[in-house]
Amino acid sequence: MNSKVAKPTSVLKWVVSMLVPYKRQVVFASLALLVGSLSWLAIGQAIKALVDEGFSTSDSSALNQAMTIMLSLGLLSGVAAYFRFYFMTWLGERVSAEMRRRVYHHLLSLSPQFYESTKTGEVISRFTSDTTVLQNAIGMSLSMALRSSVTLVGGMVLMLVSSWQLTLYVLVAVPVVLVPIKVLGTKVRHFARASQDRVADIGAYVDESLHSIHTVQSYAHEQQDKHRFGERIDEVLVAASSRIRYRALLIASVMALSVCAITAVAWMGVLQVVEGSLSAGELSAFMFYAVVTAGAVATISEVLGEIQRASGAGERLLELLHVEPAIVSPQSPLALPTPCRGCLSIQEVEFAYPSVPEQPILSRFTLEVEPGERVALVGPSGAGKSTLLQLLQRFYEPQQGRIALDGVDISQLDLAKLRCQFALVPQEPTIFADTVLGNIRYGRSDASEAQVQAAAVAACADEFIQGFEQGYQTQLGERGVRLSGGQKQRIAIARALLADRPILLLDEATSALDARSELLVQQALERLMANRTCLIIAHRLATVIDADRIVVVDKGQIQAIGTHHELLESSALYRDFAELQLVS
Ligand SMILES: Nc1ncnc2c1ncn2[C@@H]1O[C@H](COP(=O)(O)OP(=O)(O)OP(=O)(O)O)[C@@H](O)[C@H]1O
Repeated sequence: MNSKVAKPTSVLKWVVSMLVPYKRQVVFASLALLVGSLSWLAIGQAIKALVDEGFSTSDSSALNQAMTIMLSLGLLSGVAAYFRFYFMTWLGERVSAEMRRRVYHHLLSLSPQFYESTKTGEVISRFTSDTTVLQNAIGMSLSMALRSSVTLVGGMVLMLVSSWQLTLYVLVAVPVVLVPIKVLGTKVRHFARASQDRVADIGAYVDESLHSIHTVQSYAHEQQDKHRFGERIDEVLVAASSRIRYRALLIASVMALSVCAITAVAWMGVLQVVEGSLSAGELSAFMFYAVVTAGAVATISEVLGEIQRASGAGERLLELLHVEPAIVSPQSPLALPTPCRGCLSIQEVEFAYPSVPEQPILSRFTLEVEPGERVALVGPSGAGKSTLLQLLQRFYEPQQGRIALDGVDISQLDLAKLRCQFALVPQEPTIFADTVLGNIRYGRSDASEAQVQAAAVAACADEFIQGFEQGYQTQLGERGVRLSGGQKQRIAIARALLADRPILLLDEATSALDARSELLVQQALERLMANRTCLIIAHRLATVIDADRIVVVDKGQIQAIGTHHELLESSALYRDFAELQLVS
């Protein structure tokens, strides 16, 4: 989602905004709701006729007529209930689908900074459980609450028509019932939110341990995980039990108070019938309405808890939607010269990660990279090499200095356009749970199968792919569990080759491959690096020797720049690096 779109401030507004495209269905649902409730209420009038005319006059035709009307009304309210249920559930599904879509779009726009401080498992839980809670609330609880509200209002009016005096007594009883709804309802909502939070913690924990299952099992950490997970489950139960307690109290008190009120009113009604100021039919109709109205109040109080729980879930989703992406495209982005030449200019960059602002990672970093140049970055671990690659793609913003691509400040470029100029081959290649074809096509979805295969051939990957039973259609499994390290790297190289971006950002893998794999990866990389600007975090001596320039980085600063031979002379740090490489 674009950060410029105004975001709703309340859950209700948000839900309404999502219902707008489905006006027709909302009208159908409302009609069904109205017809259902009104026909149900009309049964009261039939009861009145039945008692006053059918019983007292012993007129069988009046009795039959009243019974037929009652049956027809019952049938009509049944049919209406079908349509109400159908449309409301349908709307619930649509709204939750739209909600998931909006939140997912927004999550994709958030910068890495957000994911540094948020557990992905927790976000996933918000997605699944909170949207499901809202879906049920809209599809079921809201439908019941609306029907009951219509019944409540209609019932009250008809009670008034039947006997205003008895209605007055009922009205006195109403606040007595409403007080617990108000007081306990707030409590229910509070605890509902707390229990959803705890459920999200569980999601985060499961996500982390299942994604690290190899580490969990190889350290025999299962017992500790079971124990910690058990603690989190207990926290969910504690939070849920408070919610359940208040909700049970809410339902029980409303029901008990309603029954007491009805009994008291019935008692007074019977006295009036005895006095002759009210007919038996009128009292029957009144009591019918009183019961129906009390039932409506009870239903409302019951589903109000659900609605409040949903409102808590909605708030959490809205919170997520309100997180502003730390990095956004400028309002009026500048255009890049076409074709992009791949000239990078990094001037006096100062940078510290926003989470640790007091620790400078890059300082006074200045580097010009010519189009087509191959620049190797070497330096100790933690020197800031990966950080530099992140800054180039504008995942973070330097606090000072300027980074330009083909002479245009990257902060003035559209984010997607900027990032489209880079092909990234990370140390740990990302493999998606998709086919080989889908994985290679990742950076260029319109590539033909022949183009994919050509990229795979150039990346020395075609041979092993052809060895799979289903070739390019083979599913690679989540995170590429079915591939060896070298194979993953070659798939990532094929992906970058196919994407064919002007600048290559390569973080060489440190893990050693066997000699044949190493050779294949090296050949693949040579093809990938040809004819484009390359910035390589180099761990191999071969790469640095072949580079046009080598930049030695230490503690966020450039220590030396030169060719392999120049640096062997001038930089002690580089000599250490080179010796280490030779030894290994
Ligand atoms: N997201 C982050 N938040 C805070 N600090 C970070 C973050 N990422 C990296 N750092 C810190 O920034 C420093 C530079 O990290 P960086 O990954 O750029 O180093 P590097 O030179 O690429 O190291 P390596 O060769 O080990 O990958 C390190 O001290 C690291 O702890």
